[in-house]
Formats: sequence, C-alpha cells, structure tokens
Amino acid sequence: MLVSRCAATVGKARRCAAPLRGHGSPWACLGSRAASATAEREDMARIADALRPYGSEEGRVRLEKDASGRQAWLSLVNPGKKNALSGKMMAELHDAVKELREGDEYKSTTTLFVQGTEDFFCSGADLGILMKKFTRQDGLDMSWLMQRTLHDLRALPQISVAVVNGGAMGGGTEIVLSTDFRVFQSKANFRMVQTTLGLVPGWGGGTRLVNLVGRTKALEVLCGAPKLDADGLAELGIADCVSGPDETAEAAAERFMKPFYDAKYPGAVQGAKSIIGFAHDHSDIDVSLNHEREVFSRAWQGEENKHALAEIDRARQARRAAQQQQK
Ligand SMILES: CC[C@@H](C(=O)O)C(=O)SCCNC(=O)CCNC(=O)[C@H](O)C(C)(C)COP(=O)(O)OP(=O)(O)OC[C@H]1O[C@@H](n2cnc3c(N)ncnc32)[C@H](O)[C@@H]1OP(=O)(O)O
Repeated sequence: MLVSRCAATVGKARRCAAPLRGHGSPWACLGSRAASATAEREDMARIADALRPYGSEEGRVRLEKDASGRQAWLSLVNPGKKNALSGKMMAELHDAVKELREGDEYKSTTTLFVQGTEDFFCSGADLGILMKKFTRQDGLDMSWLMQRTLHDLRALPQISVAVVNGGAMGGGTEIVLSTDFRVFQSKANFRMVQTTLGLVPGWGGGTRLVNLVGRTKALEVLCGAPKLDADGLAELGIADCVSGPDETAEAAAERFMKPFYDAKYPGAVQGAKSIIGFAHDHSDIDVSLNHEREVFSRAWQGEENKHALAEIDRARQARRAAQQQQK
C-alpha cells in the first residue's frame, strides 16, 4: 500500500465551504483553507515518494526552459511504451509542477508547453506496472495525486498548452484536458478508452471533459469511447488549433501561443488567468468577485499599470508636440 490520504484535510476543506456560501465573512475561512492546502500538499508529497520506486530509469518527465526563461517545456518521455506514465513519472510530474509554481528559475516563465515525443503524446498509466502491482488503495492514492497535480498544473500562473503528436489515450487524454489550450497535429488522435477497460477517468478528466464540451458531448466521448481525429476534436471544442498537414504540432503550438509569449505585461496576463480560473471553479459569485477585486487591487497602480499609463502619456505628449509643429 502506498499511503492513505489525510481524512482530516478533506473534512476541513468541506467544513470550509459553508461560510463561503453567503453567511459570515469569507475572509474568516481563508486561514483554515490555507492550513488545509498546506496539509494537502504534504499528503501529495508523501504519495509521490511512495510512487517513485514504480518505474524504470528510461521513463522520465523533463522540465526545460528557453534561453529567455519565458517559455517552458514539460515532456513525458517513455517512448518504448508510447510515453505511458510509470509511478516514478507521476512523482516527477508532481515535482515539475511544484517547480513551475514555486521555483525561482520559472518566475519569468509566461508559457508552458506540455508534450510527449514526436510520434505520440501519452498512452496513459503504465498498464504493466500500475495495474498489475497496485492494490485498490494504491489506485486511490494515485488518483488523488494525479488529480491534484493536474489541478495544480491548470492553476499555474503560466498559460499552458498540450502539444499533441500521434495520439493521446486514457490518462494521456486527461493530461491533455488539464492544460489551458490544446493543439493537435492534423493526423493526431484522442481516445478516452477508460470504459473499455472497465474503468472511469481517475485523474480529473471526466470532470474537465464535461466542463469543456458539455454533458451530451461528454457522454459521447467518454461512454462511447470513439477514437477522435483532429477535425472531430476541433468540432467538439477539444482542439483549439490543428496544425497544417505538413506542420508539426510544436510549430502550430508556438504560433498559437505567440500572443501569450509576447504579452507586454505578463503580470496582468497572470492576474487575468487567475480571475478566470477562480470564477470557473467557484459557483458563488461573491467569492469570485472578492477574488477579482483582490487581483485588481494588486494591478491598480502597480508597476505594469504605471508603465502603461506613462507610455500613453508620452505618446499623447508626442502627438501634441507634432500638432503644434504643424500649426
Ligand atoms: C488509471 C489511469 C487510466 C486513466 O485514468 O485513464 C489509464 O490511463 S489506463 C491506460 C489506458 N491506456 C491504454 O489502454 C493504452 C494501451 N495501449 C494501446 O492501446 C496501444 O499500445 C497504443 C497506445 C494505441 C499504441 O499502439 P501501437 O502504435 O500499435 O503500438 P504498440 O501497441 O505496439 O505499443 C508499443 C509498446 O508500447 C506499450 N504500451 C503502449 N501503451 C502502454 C501503456 N499504457 N502501458 C504500458 N505499455 C504500453 C505496448 O505494450 C508496446 O510494448 P511492447 O509490446 O513491449 O512493444
């Protein structure tokens, strides 16, 4: 058995929901939410450590950044198994997301590309290791870790994109669904095979699919388990961009992500992403509006805002000077 999740943490998170739904001060709840978030992170670290022995050296998760530090690449590398995730790789994915969130090296990173290798994105959990060796409780621990890791990936300040070459299957589709955007090579495919294995998604993919395509289409994709091509994925709204026939998914993704990479004020983009994520994840509008106000208070008269206003001022003065000269 790996490690059981902390029941107290879950209880705390649940108790916290009541005051946030209208009664009392939402701020009163934030202290205990922060404490439960810390306890949950400790749980995740323990589960990740327990998973590390399950995997060979060749399967690994790689995190790199470009020379400017603005663009990061997270690669799932296990080509002999179509980039299936061993326990070790899940632990490394957890570590990489933590590094992106907290590491000084990634403070100026604005865009994150999540990829497999040239011929495949990811075929899900490593069936050989995980499904043969894991007890029921181990499976639950894995599900808990992967749900949190992919939730944290989605909540990163960086704008993220899944770059899909070849195919994505099972848990691989759940990783694809966890990023902000999805770019597919024109010959790539996507199949949520879970029900054909007598399973359901365990990494948060079922919930994310419904949020993305709606109930009816989610039933088609998940319960029917069709193999979807890039055009079908674009029609469903799962693919945000499909590459040209002779273009790699990487090239298409770089093009698609350019506005985020080039953004003049990355802090404002991060703030906007935070508002969108918060509104999406909280059904109580007062909670979302509080969060929006908090983000706004940091942006208003902040460095970026001051810089933008000074630029507008300089441009206005230059225009006036030019008009004076013309007179
Ligand atoms: C609990 C998590 C759960 C979830 O939440 O969804 C899962 O992820 S369960 C896993 C779901 N994934 C699958 O069922 C995929 C199974 N694999 C395939 O259907 C096919 O391999 C493929 C991915 C469609 C590729 O087919 P093809 O191009 O014909 O290549 P091969 O079949 O020859 O594969 C090459 C090699 O890779 C091994 N492989 C592929 N996927 C996995 C996997 N998920 N785990 C372990 N190993 C995998 C495959 O066995 C071949 O190995 P060799 O036979 O040794 O060459």
